[in-house]
Amino acid sequence: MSEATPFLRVSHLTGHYGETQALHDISLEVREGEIVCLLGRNGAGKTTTLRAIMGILQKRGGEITVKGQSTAGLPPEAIAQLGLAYCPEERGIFASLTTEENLMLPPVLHPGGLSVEEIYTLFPNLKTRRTSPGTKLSGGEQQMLAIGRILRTGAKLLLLDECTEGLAPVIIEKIGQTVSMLRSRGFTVLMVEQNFRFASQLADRFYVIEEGMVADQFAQSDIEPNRARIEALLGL
Ligand SMILES: Nc1ncnc2c1ncn2[C@@H]1O[C@H](COP(=O)(O)OP(=O)(O)OP(=O)(O)O)[C@@H](O)[C@H]1O
Repeated sequence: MSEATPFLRVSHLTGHYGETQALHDISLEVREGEIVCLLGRNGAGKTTTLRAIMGILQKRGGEITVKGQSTAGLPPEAIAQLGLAYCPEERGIFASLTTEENLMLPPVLHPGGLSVEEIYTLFPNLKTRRTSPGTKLSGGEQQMLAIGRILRTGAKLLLLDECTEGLAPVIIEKIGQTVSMLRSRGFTVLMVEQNFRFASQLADRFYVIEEGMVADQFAQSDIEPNRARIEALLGL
């Protein structure tokens, strides 16, 4: 991958649920080592964009490349093989499995993922709860498990969907520290966030999605001089 080739490039992405078009024209880039955030109101198309990148959205058009390689026609497993992992908004914790069984569920696809012990060091609560069934975990513990689980796989580009939703401020802070640590360990992150306060301190660059299109983009350094305009755009 040359310096100029981004880890992920999305060009004129379109996406449908049946006959309904949810994505009209999404173009964005994520460079290696960046934290990039998708912002926008409910229903704007942020989750659908992540689903399209991961190959879960059946009907998609435009072009998506990972390290220069097109993902057209690839199933989600093949896209995961390119080094991507997706942490969905609903977290996907299996109630009937223990914490540790949930953690071990996704296959390790690449070297360089975190070991179970490293994940437990990062999230000591998960170690304490290693034999508890998924149902017994708090919302914060479930979110940590959902993030920890994808760190094992060796994926280097993490797609995080609303990982702070419904969580207490102290847990949100912990997740922020985790995302910063991931950057320092060489991970790349594309996240969807409704919590602009949280995201504005963390991400390098932002795309605002509106009605399935990119309505605006800005860097972290652009926020202060343009705060009023950005907050109006996000309906804050
Ligand atoms: N499974 C589905 N079937 C049909 N339409 C859907 C489905 N999922 C989402 N949509 C529609 O697609 C559009 C984009 O939804 P999406 O979930 O991507 O928005 P979002 O920006 O992530 O919002 P939110 O913050 O509410 O998750 C919305 O109009 C939504 O109603």
